[in-house]
Amino acid sequence: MATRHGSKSKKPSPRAAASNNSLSSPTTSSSQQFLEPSVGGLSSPASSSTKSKVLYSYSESLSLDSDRSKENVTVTVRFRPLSPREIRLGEEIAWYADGDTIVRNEHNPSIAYAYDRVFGPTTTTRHVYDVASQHVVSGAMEGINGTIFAYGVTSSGKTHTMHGDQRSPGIIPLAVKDAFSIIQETPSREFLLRVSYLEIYNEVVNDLLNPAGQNLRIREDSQGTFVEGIKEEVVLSPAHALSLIAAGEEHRHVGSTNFNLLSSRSHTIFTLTIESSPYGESCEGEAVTLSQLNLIDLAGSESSKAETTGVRRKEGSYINKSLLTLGTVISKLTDGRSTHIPYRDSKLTRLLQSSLSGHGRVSLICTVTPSSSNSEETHNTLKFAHRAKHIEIKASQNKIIDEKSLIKKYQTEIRCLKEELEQLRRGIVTVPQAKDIGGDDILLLKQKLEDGQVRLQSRLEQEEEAKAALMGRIQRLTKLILVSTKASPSSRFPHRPGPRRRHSFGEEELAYLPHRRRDLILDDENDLNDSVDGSAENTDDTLKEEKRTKKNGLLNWLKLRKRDSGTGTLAGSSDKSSGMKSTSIPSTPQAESTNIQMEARYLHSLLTETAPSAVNLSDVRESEEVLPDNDFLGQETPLTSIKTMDQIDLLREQQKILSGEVALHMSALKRLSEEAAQNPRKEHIQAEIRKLNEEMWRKNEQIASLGKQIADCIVPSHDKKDNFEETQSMSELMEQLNEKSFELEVM
Ligand SMILES: Nc1ncnc2c1ncn2[C@@H]1O[C@H](COP(=O)(O)OP(=O)(O)OP(=O)(O)O)[C@@H](O)[C@H]1O
Repeated sequence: MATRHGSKSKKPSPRAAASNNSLSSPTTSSSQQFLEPSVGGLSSPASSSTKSKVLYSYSESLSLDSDRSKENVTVTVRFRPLSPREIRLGEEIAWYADGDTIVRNEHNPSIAYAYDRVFGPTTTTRHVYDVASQHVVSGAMEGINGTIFAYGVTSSGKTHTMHGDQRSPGIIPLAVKDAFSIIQETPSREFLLRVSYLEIYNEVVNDLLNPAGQNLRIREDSQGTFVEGIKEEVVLSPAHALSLIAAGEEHRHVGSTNFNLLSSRSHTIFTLTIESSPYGESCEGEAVTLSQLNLIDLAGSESSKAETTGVRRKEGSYINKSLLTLGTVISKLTDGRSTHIPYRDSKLTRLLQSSLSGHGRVSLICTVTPSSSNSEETHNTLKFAHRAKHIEIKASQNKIIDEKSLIKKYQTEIRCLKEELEQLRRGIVTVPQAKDIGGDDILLLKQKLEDGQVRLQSRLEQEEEAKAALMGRIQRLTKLILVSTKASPSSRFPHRPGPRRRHSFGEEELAYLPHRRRDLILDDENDLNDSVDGSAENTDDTLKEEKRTKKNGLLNWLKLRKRDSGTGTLAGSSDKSSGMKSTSIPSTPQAESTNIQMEARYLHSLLTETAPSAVNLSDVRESEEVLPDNDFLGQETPLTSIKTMDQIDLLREQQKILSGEVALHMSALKRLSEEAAQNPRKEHIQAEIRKLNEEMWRKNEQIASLGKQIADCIVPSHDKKDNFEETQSMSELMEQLNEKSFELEVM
């Protein structure tokens, strides 16, 4: 099955060109141009949202005239805060959000750009979603294609914005959740949702839901571009959809760069295909709407400052080239002069062709860092965003003919099966009429009757079986079609939007995300690395990796594993979870719904079995008593309690400090003993020796007690054994030390 990426391109409109010409964009940092904050003709996200609320009811959206459906791409800019690393390096603010719509240069206040909305570093992703994405998602649920993508240089916050973490879920989980909420709030329609997830890595399209789907071809037909052979899964719940993303993320290419330990090395496109039709018996034969919502996490462009080599450099050049093509396409779309738009120059622009050429709503979220070290890159992003603002789109609802619609196919199949079932029922109760039987020979008749009874019995049994099979299939197909629990077949009232939906996520839904912001995790990482630099030989790599794993959450755990196993080619991933997952995903829509539900649960359990959700971790963290047992630690090293590990580190540190002090005392004692030997009558030397000895005894006691605490912290395991041995040798050392001190004192 193929995910279709919309219909064919149209030429840039003169209006877009005019609007662009009236606002020539600043080209270099030396340009002293100020762009008016309230640029005429630009539709703000607020207005888009209002429009989308009006559009919310189907009857109203259908009455839209063609002019009203014209919109511009919604362009927003999101600042991330300075990262702990940037703060540590003393970097300054180079760009900032001046109010809600303007980005200004700190050093040259006359350089400023206006956008639909500018989000400061403290804005939550949920707010970004409400302003910049919700109207695209609700539009897609109404049959209007939608594309949301995050664009920015590496480490500017694209993945944070699109995926987020468990504390602050990103646009993708929020959109998925919203889509299901909209279904629940739209009792007058029934829906069928399916997802696909692909990545473009080094200009190769890979199916993230199907490890066998490598190097897929992009094809084109009268309807637009599509990826040939990509796997699509019918989804039944937000948790189900998110578990598929989790499975897909495992195959995504990530790697460590100078700027981001977990840098996305590929562009990903998560596509939600939405079909809907009016719900109810009387609505049969009505048109089906089909739309696609593309949620895109682009790889970040890399500056020439990035000191990359080998694989990273190759990846970086592919990333930069495709983003450059994206920039060129957008420039040409908006300059009003170009007759040829080079969509074909990159896989990314080919797949985005339909969205960029104006078929459907588009929201571009440009992520930037305020930091001075990235000032030039930020400026380039701002110029790109400014150009993109002038792309004009025409958001119209897609109606499709029956045979293209999966929901229609299912509906028709359900209807046919029901008819068949009815016939079967009627067939079973049909009794042969007496007049049909010839009445010559009574014996023959009797024989016939007996034969007939046997045949009837066996037919009855067969038909019962067929009936059960039909019922099962009807049920399974019906389950794939999502209907609001508020729906009743007679409900034909147009839906009125209720108050704003606020989504809360269940634990399993976000299990695939890191439990907290990556920069905080990575800052710890840096601290870890800093200490590694100082004492490389003493570092326990396993412990470090374990700590990192626990802090990064599942998604990053998977990414780190991938990074560590090279570039993460699929063939190379032979681990238990990926292997099982990849083979077990049913290729829906034909798959049975029960399988899908089980699959979702299975995937989730696999995910939570192989690596902890943050909740598991924090549970362990909260309770000192909850220590992992032998097997737990032995098999699942990453699951060890963070607190325990931190505590052990702390205790070891204290031990080291005390041992250092004891060593100092020892050398002082040696010096004093020599002095005492030369001046046996000097009382104060003796007093000092006594004092030092007491001090050493006290410290030794403390060291021994710390050793005991370390041993207590660790359950019986190889770790415990190590620590126990360590403590034992420490105690032995202390004993020897004491003996030596005593000998010295005697001397
Ligand atoms: N708005 C934000 N608030 C707080 N932290 C953020 C924000 N945006 C990004 N970060 C943090 O900044 C770091 C880099 O973000 P992220 O990984 O999302 O960048 P990226 O643009 O996706 O990078 P790449 O292109 O290399 O994949 C992460 O540690 C993330 O947690």
